[in-house]
Amino acid sequence: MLTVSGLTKSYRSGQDSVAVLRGVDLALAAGESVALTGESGSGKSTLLHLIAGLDQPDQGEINYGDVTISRLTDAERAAFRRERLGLVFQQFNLIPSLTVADNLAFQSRLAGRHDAAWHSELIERLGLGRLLKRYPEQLSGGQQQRVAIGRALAVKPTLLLADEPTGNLDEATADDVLALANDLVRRTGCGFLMVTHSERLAATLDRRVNLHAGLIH
Ligand SMILES: Nc1ncnc2c1ncn2[C@@H]1O[C@H](COP(=O)(O)OP(=O)(O)OP(=O)(O)O)[C@@H](O)[C@H]1O
Repeated sequence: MLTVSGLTKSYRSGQDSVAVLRGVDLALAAGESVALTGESGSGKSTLLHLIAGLDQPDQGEINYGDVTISRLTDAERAAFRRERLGLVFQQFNLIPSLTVADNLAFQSRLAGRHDAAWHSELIERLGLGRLLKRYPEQLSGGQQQRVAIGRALAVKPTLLLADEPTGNLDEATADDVLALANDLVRRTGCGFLMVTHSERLAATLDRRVNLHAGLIH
């Protein structure tokens, strides 16, 4: 479903170039959940951004089935992301002028894939019922995180990409949220790639890969 091959990425820092990814290979099957671990600064967020098509690699390819991300135009890439990917990044990127209810439904409506029953289930299971009329600035960090997760799941994505999605949540809520994501994976056969520093959460996924010195081990 997702195949990443030979991915390299360097950043310029003054005169120097710092190689963050040095030839990353990774494959994810449909319905598979994978934890991505690695020390701080090892390039986990960089890899997720590349997989989401938000940034371009120096070398290497990212394929979703027969779609090669680098061969899409910017507009095609944006449409692909909107329709096929669920993204939960460290900045939640909620839309400040929209209520929680509209933030949750925005992407699925744009993609023409709004499912009222699934939407209600997400609200219930993420405990967002009493927050629907609020605006993002009126929410705590953990509440914003739950909305960001709900929005990503609402489209029933082909691949859910999450960068420490439960970082602001207490243990019990984190467990509930992961159970919900794992449920989606089981029910829809989507892939799930999650960056986490938590051994406990990594152990709830099918497999774990570690990013070290620019390579996946
Ligand atoms: N836009 C950028 N310009 C220059 N350097 C960058 C940029 N983005 C990331 N880096 C550098 O690339 C390296 C990898 O960063 P990245 O955020 O991918 O790591 P990470 O594994 O996600 O870290 P953390 O666990 O702390 O979130 C770091 O050394 C970082 O400073």
